[in-house]
Amino acid sequence: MSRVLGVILAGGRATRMGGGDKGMLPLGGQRIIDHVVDRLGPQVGGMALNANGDPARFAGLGLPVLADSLPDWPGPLAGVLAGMDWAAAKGADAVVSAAADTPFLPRDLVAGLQAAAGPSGLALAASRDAEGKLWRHPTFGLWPVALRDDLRAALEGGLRKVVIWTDTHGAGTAEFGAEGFDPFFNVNTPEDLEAAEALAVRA
Ligand SMILES: Nc1nc2c(ncn2[C@@H]2O[C@H](COP(=O)(O)OP(=O)(O)OP(=O)(O)O)[C@@H](O)[C@H]2O)c(=O)[nH]1
Repeated sequence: MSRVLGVILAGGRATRMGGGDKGMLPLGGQRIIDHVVDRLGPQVGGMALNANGDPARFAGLGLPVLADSLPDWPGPLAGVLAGMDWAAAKGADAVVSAAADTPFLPRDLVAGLQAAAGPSGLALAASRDAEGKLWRHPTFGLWPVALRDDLRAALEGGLRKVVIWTDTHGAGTAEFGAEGFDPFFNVNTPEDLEAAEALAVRA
């Protein structure tokens, strides 16, 4: 049976929130990242956090903190790569990524991604907007560790856009969410945080 670990992506700059760590903001009596840990944790065989800067600020979470190995804020794929390298060192087959600013992620994320995986073992999550259009969520994926050197080479070559790389490798798409509730609602701005408080009652 394949062994899957989880990486929570918190390596961004949160410019729309005015800086800091979005995941550490309070939501529904916890922090945003506590919701992420509660939902992802039971689905994987262990978790790490991808974050840049001083890891001491996350000490209370009890998770290993993985910094980007590439300079200049290369985007979420750098965090995915850090997670793949960590999972490979742990002897796992794949890592599932989840963004630290997305408190209502699906409780069946890993099973859904595994069921949708393409021939290379890659899959991205997706959900529909109010008009029924399907949107892929590049920070929620299943990433086989066997592809990590390919991803590293692509990033070192300047690739930044997730779906360009995943399309090249025939990633599957796993659809989540129903009845108008988007489990991938993420907190980018102070207004989003207010909206998330209202959603926390339903989620
Ligand atoms: N490791 C890593 N993760 C990143 C980087 N940029 C964004 N992310 C992560 O990718 C996810 C989506 O990020 P965005 O919301 O687009 O970017 P952000 O930096 O969090 O916020 P903005 O600066 O307001 O766009 C979040 O989980 C971020 O932590 C990066 O350069 N490195």
